[in-house]
Amino acid sequence: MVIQLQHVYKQFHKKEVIHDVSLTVNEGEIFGMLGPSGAGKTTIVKMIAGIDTATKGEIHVLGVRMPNLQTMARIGFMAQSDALYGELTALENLDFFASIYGLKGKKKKQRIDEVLELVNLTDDRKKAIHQFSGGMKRRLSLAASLLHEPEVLILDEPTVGIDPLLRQAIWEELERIRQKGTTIVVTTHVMDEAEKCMRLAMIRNGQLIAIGSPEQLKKQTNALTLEQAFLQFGGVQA
Ligand SMILES: Nc1ncnc2c1ncn2[C@@H]1O[C@H](COP(=O)(O)OP(=O)(O)OP(=O)(O)O)[C@@H](O)[C@H]1O
Repeated sequence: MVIQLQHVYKQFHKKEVIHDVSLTVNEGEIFGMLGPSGAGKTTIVKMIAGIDTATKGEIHVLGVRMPNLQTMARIGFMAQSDALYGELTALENLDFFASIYGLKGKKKKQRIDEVLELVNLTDDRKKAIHQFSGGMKRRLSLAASLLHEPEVLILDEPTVGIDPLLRQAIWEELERIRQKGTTIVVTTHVMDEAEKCMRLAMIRNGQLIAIGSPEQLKKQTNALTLEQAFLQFGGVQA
């Protein structure tokens, strides 16, 4: 397994927001975290990425206890809000992030070209970010998270504010990345996206209420849709 959470808890100022979450993510999987706003999805993926620490319990990524700097270099993280520099062009933004990841010279240039191509922004690479649409910014953020060819890719609501066509394109891209051997964790509150995940954790009030493939989760609850299954497991409207 690539990711393992064992009895993980998280408190913010004595308020418990994650309660006893244990789960594993396997190599080459697209693993979804589904739950309504405020359920704790972002908090969980930040702890997996090593950006935040658990109050109690253990998280291992690629066999190493998190947080760990060396392991963080093997993880790509795409946050909910885009961390891009508006005054800089797409190319300059990627150049900046590539340098942070330690890429240099020819290899850096080649990798930037590859990720730009991947998210279909090659023709827009010389435009400043403040001229970009929301969807273009999301795609550029995805490109930035892929620069260092991470073994684990963590995406926090990657398709929020993105139109259905582009959303489809991003999911196709994720599938391609997965086939190359990358393990992907993605948070969502959109049911049709959850359907595309190989396995899914349903989160409510900081707790894991169910885990399994979309098919298994529906079967267990005799539900026709994931939404019905989520409600059956004790969830609220996502
Ligand atoms: N830095 C923080 N300080 C205090 N409380 C926090 C902090 N970060 C998150 N929380 C709280 O933790 C809970 C879980 O938040 P989280 O952002 O993980 O949920 P989420 O499922 O990702 O929601 P969304 O889909 O809206 O992003 C919320 O009640 C939130 O207010």
